[in-house]
Amino acid sequence: MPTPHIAAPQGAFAPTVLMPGDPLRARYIAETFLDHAEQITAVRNMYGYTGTYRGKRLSVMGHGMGIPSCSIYAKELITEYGVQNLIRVGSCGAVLDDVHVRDVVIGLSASTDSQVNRSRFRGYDFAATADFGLTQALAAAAQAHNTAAKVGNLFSTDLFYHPDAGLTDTLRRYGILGVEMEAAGLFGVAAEFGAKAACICTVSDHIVREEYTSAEERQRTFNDMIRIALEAAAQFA
Ligand SMILES: O=P(O)(O)O[C@H]1O[C@H](CO)[C@@H](O)[C@H]1O
Ligand SMILES: O=c1cc[nH]c(=O)[nH]1
Repeated sequence: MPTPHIAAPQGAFAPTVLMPGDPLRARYIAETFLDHAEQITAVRNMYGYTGTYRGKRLSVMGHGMGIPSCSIYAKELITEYGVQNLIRVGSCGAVLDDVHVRDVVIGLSASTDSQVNRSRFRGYDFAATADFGLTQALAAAAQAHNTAAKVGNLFSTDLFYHPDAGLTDTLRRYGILGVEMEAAGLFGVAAEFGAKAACICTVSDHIVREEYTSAEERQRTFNDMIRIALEAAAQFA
């Protein structure tokens, strides 16, 4: 059944879905990396595709920016389309000295300033955690790809332009690998509805050093991350 936000027929999604924030990145992944890719939904231009990678059926769909948007798509994919594995392939900002632009980081867990997990967890602190198997597969695929991906805690913020001037120092002190806007919510949705989720990000900017990647560099390094995510995802197809 189509949902308010996804217009695909039943069975259109593979059990494993790669999810970038940007729907155009979803299109790029489908057109560049998948064989036999077919567009299966485009409600609000949030494109979704299913195709094959090394003969394994996989889907890719954008989730938009921020936890509320990502949560809608993740929930509907799980409960209405039977999706079991959701792998966010995103970008993030770095705050640590030993994390650099173009690095790949994998979220073992995600801290957040969002209230969504408290809303679903009776007001208590839910430890938003990635699925171990998916995360292990991402880490192994990175190693096989000769990419030294760090694995650890992300920070998922509701505010890209954050008013808390002291936040960056705290994130540094607590060893946060990357600042992005969805992982904690995605891990919460997966836990609530019995699915598995993981998150891999390419560092697009360094918040402290004020370093940024060019669009062309982002494309090239995102390709590494996408290849790693596809190799991992194919094991769960
Ligand atoms: O590149 P994506 O996957 O969208 O991820 C990051 O970029 C967006 C902010 O610019 C947020 O969605 C954040 O999580
Ligand atoms: O959410 C994001 C994504 C990239 N860079 C940031 O600083 N924040």
